[in-house]
Amino acid sequence: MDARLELVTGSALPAASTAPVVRLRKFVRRFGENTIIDGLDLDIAPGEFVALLGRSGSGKTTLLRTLAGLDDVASQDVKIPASRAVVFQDARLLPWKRVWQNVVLGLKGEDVRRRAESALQEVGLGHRLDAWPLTLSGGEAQRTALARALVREPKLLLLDEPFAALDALTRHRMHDLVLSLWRAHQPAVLLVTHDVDEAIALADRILVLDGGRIVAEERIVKARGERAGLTRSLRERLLGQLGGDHQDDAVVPFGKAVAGR
Ligand SMILES: Nc1ncnc2c1ncn2[C@@H]1O[C@H](COP(=O)(O)OP(=O)(O)OP(=O)(O)O)[C@@H](O)[C@H]1O
Repeated sequence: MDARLELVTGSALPAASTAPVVRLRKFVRRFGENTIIDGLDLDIAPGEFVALLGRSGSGKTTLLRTLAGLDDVASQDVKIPASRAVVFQDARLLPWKRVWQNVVLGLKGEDVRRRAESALQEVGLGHRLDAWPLTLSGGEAQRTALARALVREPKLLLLDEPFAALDALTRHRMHDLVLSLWRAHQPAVLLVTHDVDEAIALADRILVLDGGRIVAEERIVKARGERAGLTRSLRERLLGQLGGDHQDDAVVPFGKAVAGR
């Protein structure tokens, strides 16, 4: 194993001593008789960038919805910040509102246009303030969705496969943009993705969700610009943890997944 890759076993808790922005303990989510999340512990530290991998149906979106406050979790030990924002795979812009109006939707005050302008400039769309959403490219629409999230200065930014529908070059540019926005605003980020390389390129910590639990966790201490050499070994390990051929019975027991690889 690469000496600068720290393998973390145990529950998904960051090493930082600061109070986490997200804290779940023994979290359970059932749909009818199906237990989708089964006693999950998760902490996310302020400003931490966490990627969540897992095969289709493993419960990633279910977990993200919980953190977004979209599910009723009143009876459970769940702490999420009041200030949070979500970016989905599709930008979800209102076509009858101009781009800047979409960015500040629901916000009040005399300076909302100025705030929208500043956020749109940050994502490289300062020239499309008055455009209609339907005239935007896919990448531009996602930039607008990012601006809409960031204008609220969230403590927690939830990204649900926001780049999955974009072509490779646009996706690469969006990675750079997300990293620069993350550095500038320092929200904690939870990125749900199917893309192992994307997780490695962006995250401080990568979690693999399977069978309703976090089955593997990798902390990457290498600077983002120096990760190219890491990709092969870590990628193979994560793909192994994801079940490789994505067979349904390929659940990897927690903590065992990386031993000896
Ligand atoms: N509202 C619901 N009612 C019933 N079952 C649901 C509901 N929402 C999700 N599920 C089920 O929970 C499981 C996990 O779904 P979820 O969307 O969280 O998975 P996922 O890991 O995000 O999948 P994908 O990567 O394909 O988006 C699936 O079997 C899904 O059918």
